[in-house]
Amino acid sequence: MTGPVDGPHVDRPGGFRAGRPAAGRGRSGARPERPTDRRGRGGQRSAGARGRSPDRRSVDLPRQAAYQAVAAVNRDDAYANLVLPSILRDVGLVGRDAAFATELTYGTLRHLGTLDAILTDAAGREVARIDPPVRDALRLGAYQLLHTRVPAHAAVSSTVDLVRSVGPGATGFANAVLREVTGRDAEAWVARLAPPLETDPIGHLALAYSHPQWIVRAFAEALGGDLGETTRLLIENNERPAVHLCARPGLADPVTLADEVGGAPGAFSPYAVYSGGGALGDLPALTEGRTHVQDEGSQLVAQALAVAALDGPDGRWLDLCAGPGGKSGLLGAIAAQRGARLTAVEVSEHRARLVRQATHNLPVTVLHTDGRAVGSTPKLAEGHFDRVLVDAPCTGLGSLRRRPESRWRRQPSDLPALTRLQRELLAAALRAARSGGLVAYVTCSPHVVETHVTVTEAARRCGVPVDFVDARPLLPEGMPGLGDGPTVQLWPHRHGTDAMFLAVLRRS
Ligand SMILES: C[S@@+](CC[C@H](N)C(=O)[O-])C[C@H]1O[C@@H](n2cnc3c(N)ncnc32)[C@H](O)[C@@H]1O
Repeated sequence: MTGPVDGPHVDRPGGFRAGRPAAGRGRSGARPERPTDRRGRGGQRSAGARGRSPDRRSVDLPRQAAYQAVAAVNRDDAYANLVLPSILRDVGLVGRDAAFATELTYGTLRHLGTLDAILTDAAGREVARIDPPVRDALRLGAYQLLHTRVPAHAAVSSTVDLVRSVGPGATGFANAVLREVTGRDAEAWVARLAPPLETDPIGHLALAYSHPQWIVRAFAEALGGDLGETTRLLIENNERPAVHLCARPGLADPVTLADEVGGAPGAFSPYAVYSGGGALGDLPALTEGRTHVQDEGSQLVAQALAVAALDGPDGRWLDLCAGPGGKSGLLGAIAAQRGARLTAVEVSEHRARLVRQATHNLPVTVLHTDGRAVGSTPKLAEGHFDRVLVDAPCTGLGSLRRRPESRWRRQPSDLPALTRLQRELLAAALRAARSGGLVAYVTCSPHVVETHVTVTEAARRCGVPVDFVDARPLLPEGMPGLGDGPTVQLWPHRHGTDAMFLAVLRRS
């Protein structure tokens, strides 16, 4: 689980006092009692729950910011990585306080499933029946109690202060629920609430490491049923990943860039730099287009396509799903060194614009069109391209570390439409490749229906003959844990990258 963190010490006397009412026997009494509520009234759902803001006078700024971010994610379907930076700017948080707010936000969202199970038990009612603002405040409080080094009395008193401003009348309830939570540490709560590992391993791991069961099952399947490895992956998914930069070949030197950002050159990709953790916003190499932020795994799969052996012409490259332009940026920089030109296709207008921005100084032509249109326009002619990348839209289960809310939003019902689109895009890519040309199929998901099943089915149905190329030698020599080939699956717990999948096919 996420390691403990220190936060600003906010210790308010009076927040967590002996003698306060126990869970459910809260004194708030402001809301009507429900017949099925066996333990009390505080914190029940109320009308007008949307958009209540914490009282700036009584709640410290990092917790206010974290509360606003968690509430926006849960209430408005916001994305934490987009909403939090603007909240931090609004409340003027930087440095250690901003880091604490970020840790609270991301940690609470990652651990939501387990925290909700614990709060349900502690409150004696489903969390769905707790007033949403009070529920989000309790989630933040429980996260601090179980996963940080914030002293218990500070976590409780600051949460009760928060509840006082976002759900007045529920302070007694909140105090009592949190007092229940403090009765056990995280491990003891898991022992109490999770089904036994021996009889229900998926259910156990899902509760212990806060992932939906269908995702745990998908990971276990992709890892060949190895539950030890699955556990290591789930643990890694609850960690905050380092920010990786790609030093664009010919434009930036990774060692110099690493010095500039106080980081280190990457372990695998020749272009990767692990940032030192400082703010990167106005880094000249970023603003001048000599580097971009990109997970090392994404760099590796793009580079694999560029280094694969190819007979014959090698000047026409295609990226069929280019937005927002990370892999086009790297492939475009390699293409510039090799006298090639990249066509970057993106169906979304906004994302096509981002690709243009990301590649403005490179030999890249951006097409705003559907990648499946191969053959229907001269710019996307069949049999035309030497190297083709399909970085297909997918569930994104391989980047749960970066998108803390996505594990709770994605559903198995997303798979049929996505896998159909993946098959169609890969079939289009295979048609776009010339005879002897190469196609790399990439997903940021290890789910086997998005990886092996899509590739096998698309290859079978695309109407052109194809062979698999062993992708393992296309990754850096000596890279461990690449499996039996011919495809490659990268993993956060093995390689420190997102869980990128790569299959390389040659049109014969
Ligand atoms: C996984 S993202 C690609 C990430 C990108 N390669 C990068 O490294 O920045 C998939 C992209 O495919 C785009 N997309 C979805 N359907 C498409 C289609 N039919 N044709 C072209 N692009 C499509 C999405 O809008 C999204 O930008």
